[in-house]
Amino acid sequence: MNVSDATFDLLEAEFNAPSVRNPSAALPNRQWAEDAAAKQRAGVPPFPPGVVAARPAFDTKKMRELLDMNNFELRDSLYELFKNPVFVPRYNETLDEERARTIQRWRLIAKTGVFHEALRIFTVKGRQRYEATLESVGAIDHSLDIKMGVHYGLFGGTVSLMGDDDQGARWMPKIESCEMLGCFSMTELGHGSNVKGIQTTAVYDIPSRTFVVNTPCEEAQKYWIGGAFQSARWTALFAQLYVKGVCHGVHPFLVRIRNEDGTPVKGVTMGDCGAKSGLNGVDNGRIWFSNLHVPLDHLLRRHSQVSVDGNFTCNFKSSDERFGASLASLSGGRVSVAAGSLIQAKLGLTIAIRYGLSRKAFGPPGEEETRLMDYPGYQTRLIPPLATTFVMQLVLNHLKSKWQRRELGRELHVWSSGFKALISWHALSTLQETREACGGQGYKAENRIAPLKSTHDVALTYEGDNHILLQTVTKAVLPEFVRGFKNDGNFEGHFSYLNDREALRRVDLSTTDPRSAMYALTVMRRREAALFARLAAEIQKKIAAGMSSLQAFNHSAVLVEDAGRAHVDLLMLQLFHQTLSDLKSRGETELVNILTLCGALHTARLIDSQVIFLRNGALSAKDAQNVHSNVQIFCMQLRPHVLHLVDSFGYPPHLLAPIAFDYVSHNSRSRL
Ligand SMILES: Cc1cc2nc3c(=O)[nH]c(=O)nc-3n(C[C@H](O)[C@H](O)[C@H](O)COP(=O)(O)OP(=O)(O)OC[C@H]3O[C@@H](n4cnc5c(N)ncnc54)[C@H](O)[C@@H]3O)c2cc1C
Repeated sequence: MNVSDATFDLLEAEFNAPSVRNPSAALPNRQWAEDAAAKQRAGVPPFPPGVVAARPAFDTKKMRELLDMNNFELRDSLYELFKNPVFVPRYNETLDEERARTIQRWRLIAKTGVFHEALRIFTVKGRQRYEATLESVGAIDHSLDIKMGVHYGLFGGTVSLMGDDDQGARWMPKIESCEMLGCFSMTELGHGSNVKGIQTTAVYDIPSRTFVVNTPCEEAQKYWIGGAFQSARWTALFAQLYVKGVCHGVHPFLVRIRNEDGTPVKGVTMGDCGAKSGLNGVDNGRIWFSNLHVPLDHLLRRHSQVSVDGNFTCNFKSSDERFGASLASLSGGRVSVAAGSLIQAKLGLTIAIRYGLSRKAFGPPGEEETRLMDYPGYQTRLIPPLATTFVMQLVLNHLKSKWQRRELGRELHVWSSGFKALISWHALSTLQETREACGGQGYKAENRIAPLKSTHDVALTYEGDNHILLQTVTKAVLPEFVRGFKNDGNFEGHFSYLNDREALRRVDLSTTDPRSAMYALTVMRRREAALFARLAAEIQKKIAAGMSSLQAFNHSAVLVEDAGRAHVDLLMLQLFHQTLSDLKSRGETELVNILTLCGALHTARLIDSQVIFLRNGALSAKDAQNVHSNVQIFCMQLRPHVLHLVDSFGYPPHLLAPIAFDYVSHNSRSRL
């Protein structure tokens, strides 16, 4: 099986919560899931009560395959595994219980052998298998996929991408089997977003051929490190590298922090970050270093090397370039966060839409009450986020493929930063809306949405704070715009649409099909072009007034973020329409029709919710009025398809919640 049983035996002894050892004891009432499964076995679709669904207008299986991309059988087999009582969601557990249960669940997943050679052998297939596993796990226990993602993805990913081939070959098999259990130590109490400012030092000591690692002040303690408080034996440590008195900037090291028996090694102190508002199955910790000696060959040396006698060499001309390359290789964390965010959104939408289809409230006197989903106001709360979720999933699939192919360039950095920000924000607002759309039931833990929301929340912060990520996007893209501007308005690459500004201006939106790529890309390009032009002018003005280019950029922060958002919205719609035309060329008319409607609603809602489009002349007030009406029209057109759309996410009943099925029977007195 290639899983280190010894590691998990030790961990289960350390993460000792006696109540966790008997998973069948005090199991919550799951009759609703068994009833739904029985219906399914009998060939009756487990629709919410009273819902008679028409034949779907598209093949839900094909749609699921389009969304999930690969490893369908693996995903289904993991969903089957989640029927095991160990995986049944529990709420209001103690910190010790949640942490112990996460370890217990991890062991069961690892024992299936899914991670065997998934990370070590750099094949696209291996990476797809790894990601499919994490995504499936994220549907049942977000703490677990984060805990595993920190070990395999952040720790393992750093060793494999920032270590050289020899280092990868030496350590990756042990990381896959969990023989070397690790964490990822970048953030410090004093520096999170500003990674370059971290203060932990690693000073090369020629006589001992070791790096001496120290935490020079309290602000330099490593903070929030997932797995550091209890489970990790090793860490991928980021520290300022000093050789012969010269600081060469932030570098990664493989560092042992605990002995195999779980005791800290000499020179390392660790503490708990304590209870969080979610993700309590992860033991986030703090780390202090005091004259810890790390062997020379534990510097992860793909990009920089230090010789025995203290000569520093680097594959890049500047430390900025090297730092950029290091961060690009960490894009995988952002890809995972974006994928995890959409899973939480899809679960919330599935549960709420199924509830909205069966729950009734008010109605004409003397007649049956009306289903919530038949109120236009209710539709405009749930159907736009559903449409956006489809658009974003298809867009994210482009990013996932790029990452799986290891195209580690600037584009990956921009896409992963921008998509992670917009997708995680979308998921949080969707979870809030779906929570409210289920009324009081939405607040009940067993109905999953409220706990999903609190565990998802931190996705806006870790793997890069969303606001900082949008700044990063603009920082990477602005020079391309300025180059074209300075080149007499001859633009290349992304901005080449500006070479025919007249054509962009000429498009008459009032006569353009609002579902077309032409409509969406015209509005998005007009906004992007206006914002980048204003930003470039503002920065130039500030520099002329005596500011440095960095100061000028920082003092234009609001515009910087607006421009980043405009760029990412446009990129997303370009990629989405690319998918649509691929599907068209494959003759997938049914999928194209329904997804075109999703894209139209996503675009209309996006434009309708932001005055910035009007402010920047992307459309006229009259066009804006049409957009507003279109939101309602597209919602009504999608209304008959919502059940099949959420069904195509592929979540079986036991991953959903009582309110997605027969919530009256579930709450009956006989089931007390
Ligand atoms: C649950 C959890 C798990 C984590 N796991 C890990 C882990 O395993 N390993 C690890 O290394 N780290 C981890 N982190 C740390 C995480 O990556 C950081 O919290 C994140 O990078 C943000 O840093 P910070 O908390 O210091 O916020 P700060 O950088 O202090 O930011 C605070 C606020 O200031 C704003 N801000 C900052 N700079 C600017 C600016 N220039 N302009 C405008 N606004 C600005 C930000 O937008 C943000 O809203 C984790 C964090 C959490 C909460």
